Amino acid sequence: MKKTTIAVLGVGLIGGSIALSMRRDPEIRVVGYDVRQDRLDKALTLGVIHAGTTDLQTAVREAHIIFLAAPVEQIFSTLRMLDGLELQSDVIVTDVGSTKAEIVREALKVIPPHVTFIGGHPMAGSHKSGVEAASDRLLENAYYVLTPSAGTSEQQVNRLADILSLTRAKVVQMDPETHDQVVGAVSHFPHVLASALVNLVAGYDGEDGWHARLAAGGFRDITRIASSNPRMWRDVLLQNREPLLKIAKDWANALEEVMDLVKAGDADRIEQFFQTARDFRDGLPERKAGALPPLYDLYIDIPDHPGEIGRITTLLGARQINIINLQIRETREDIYGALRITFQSQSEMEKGEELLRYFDYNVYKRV
Ligand SMILES: NC(=O)C1=CN([C@@H]2O[C@H](COP(=O)(O)OP(=O)(O)OC[C@H]3O[C@@H](n4cnc5c(N)ncnc54)[C@H](O)[C@@H]3O)[C@@H](O)[C@H]2O)C=CC1
Ligand SMILES: O=C(O)C(=O)Cc1ccc(O)cc1
Repeated sequence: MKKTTIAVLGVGLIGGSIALSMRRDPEIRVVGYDVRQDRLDKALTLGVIHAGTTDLQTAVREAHIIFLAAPVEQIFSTLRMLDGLELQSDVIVTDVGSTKAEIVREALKVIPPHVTFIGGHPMAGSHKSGVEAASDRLLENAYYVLTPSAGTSEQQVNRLADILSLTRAKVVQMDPETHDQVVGAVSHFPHVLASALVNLVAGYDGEDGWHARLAAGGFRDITRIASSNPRMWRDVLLQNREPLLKIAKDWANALEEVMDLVKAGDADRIEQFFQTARDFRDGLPERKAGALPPLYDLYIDIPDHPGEIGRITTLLGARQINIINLQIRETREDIYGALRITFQSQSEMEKGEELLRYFDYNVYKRV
């Protein structure tokens, strides 16, 4: 049987995760294209792609499905470059951009008529970027939105959905405008809020730094996504202007309504406000993986003396337990610092936890 060839244009977090999922099928060959050779080298070393090239024509010539997985701005430029290249006759071009209406509009303008374009957006990600953070499980159980246009052949949509089943995501369809409104509310606007809240608190944080030090679980939970890639979110905001402006207006009204209750000292309705939110939040469908990806982090209290971090990494290294990140956090600053270790997988994390406990470290799943 002839192999299916998939081209992934932009081998980063999302492109790399799709590539890894595709590789679950041994009959699929994944060709990566990136403007950075070092990203391709890394992807090859990590076994994310079968072959890599910085030449777009070479990447797409044999592809049956092309994923545009670069940052949003570059999805536009790549779309324009496809016109004039030699492509397979029944090729499907799809993208993974976080916004849909403008990308789909542009694609319909510039894509040659014999090529099927189907907009796409996997609703899962991470505040990390780059192929190093890619995982074949990133999209598992997450929604994957497709936005076919009126003229798109159903057979081609089914072909794409079939291939996407390798990601184990739940494929759904909607029109691009509905996507931008819904995702604006549940993903784009929350990123604005998280960053605005962090900036507000940073402004309050005077010389003594008490705001940063007292920032507790609630603040950390609600602002986790403020650590996302600034350039990516800049582009998302610029691409989803209208829906975001409307949501921001509704938000301002909602905040004012609550503050009016506070002003009036209306205890019952303030409680009702929290109750209503809690009911909806608690009713959200549970996700094992997806929009909030599994992070295999452990926090370890470390006594404040030299060599302690080296001892921990040596202990883990000696047992071949792979870690992908280390961070020192000063939350228990009197005697202890907290060391955050990110492991490569659930099982590595569990092995690490057992080992460190054995050596009498205090180990936590969260701070
Ligand atoms: N990060 C996230 O959580 C999610 C991101 N997305 C979308 O996925 C796309 C990619 O985002 P990430 O994977 O997070 O970014 P990333 O920064 O991890 O990867 C982007 C890759 O594209 C490459 N690239 C840059 N310009 C290029 C060009 N002109 N042609 C080909 N490759 C180019 C970069 O070298 C890099 O390897 C964006 O459009 C974003 O909106 C969608 C869902 C979630
Ligand atoms: O839940 C979120 O908003 C995330 O942090 C993950 C994410 C980021 C960007 C997307 O386009 C889709 C999902």
